[in-house]
Amino acid sequence: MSQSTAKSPAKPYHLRLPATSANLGPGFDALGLAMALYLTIDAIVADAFQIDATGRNADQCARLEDNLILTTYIDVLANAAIRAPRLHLQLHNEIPLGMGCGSSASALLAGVFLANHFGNLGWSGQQILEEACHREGHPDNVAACYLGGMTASAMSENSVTTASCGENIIWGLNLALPSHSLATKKARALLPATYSREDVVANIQSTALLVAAFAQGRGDLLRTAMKDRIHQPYRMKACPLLPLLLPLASHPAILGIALSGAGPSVLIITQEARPSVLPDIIRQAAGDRSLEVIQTTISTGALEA
Ligand SMILES: Nc1ncnc2c1ncn2[C@@H]1O[C@H](COP(=O)(O)OP(=O)(O)OP(=O)(O)O)[C@@H](O)[C@H]1O
Ligand SMILES: N[C@@H](CCO)C(=O)O
Repeated sequence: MSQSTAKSPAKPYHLRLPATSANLGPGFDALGLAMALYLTIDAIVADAFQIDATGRNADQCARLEDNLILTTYIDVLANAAIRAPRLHLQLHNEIPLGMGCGSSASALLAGVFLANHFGNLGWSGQQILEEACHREGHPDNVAACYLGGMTASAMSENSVTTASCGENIIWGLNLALPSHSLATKKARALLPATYSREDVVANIQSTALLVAAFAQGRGDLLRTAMKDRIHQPYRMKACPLLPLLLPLASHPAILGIALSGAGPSVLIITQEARPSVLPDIIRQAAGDRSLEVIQTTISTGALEA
């Protein structure tokens, strides 16, 4: 198929996409929470591809080879038989890469948004969302990144159905980040092919309570609602921080604890937005005085201008 060039030189484009914590314990591949840590991109058409990156993992974000944002951008346009205009991206990243904070979802969505804008595709928000979800293979991070708050999603071969709530809840999101990363692909390979009825029923019960907790702002439900039996137990060996921090679930300042996404980071939700005592409590439980703890809050979804 021969490629055409995009119809008109597009205007500069600004994009801000939040980090996301998927699963929240039991909601494997179904629930995600947007967090106020952002991938921000300002893009213009240029003579050659260039990325100037600042912030977290800036060197990796600035690499032009095998860059998930650029490969997605180019591939989406190639599928529409459009030669991708070369872009200069100014990028600021606050999302830890490969740590269970939805970096790949934000990069995939960024690539699809850029293709829609600079290729003049005229896609609806739903089409952008579905393209990114199918590229990721599961919808939980992408849907929360796009829509914000706590987003529930279901994906079939042809469509993605979503519902969001909890965007205005001011709970604290405390992320404990070990020093090593873990590729989602590896973390998924640790999971069994089948589960017992007891484990599945326990997760359905927790997930139902979890959705109610966010819909009604019921922090008191989280301790029970964030219990998981279908992915966390199998990921412990690759996420050694999790068994050290799970016992903190009974601490009075803490509402609930789960592996963040596929790990290895751990998400600890608190009633207070940024409890100053919590980083030390987490570091003590982890036995690591230099453990990084990021304190943030629930975010709105994708912004473009
Ligand atoms: N801003 C970015 N620029 C370029 N590549 C990125 C960017 N963000 C993520 N990636 C790519 O995605 C990979 C991380 O994806 P992976 O799915 O393994 O983890 P994650 O998305 O951070 O975690 P999780 O899916 O558990 O939330 C990085 O190693 C990198 O290849
Ligand atoms: N639901 C996904 C989230 C990480 O991308 C998983 O746990 O593998």
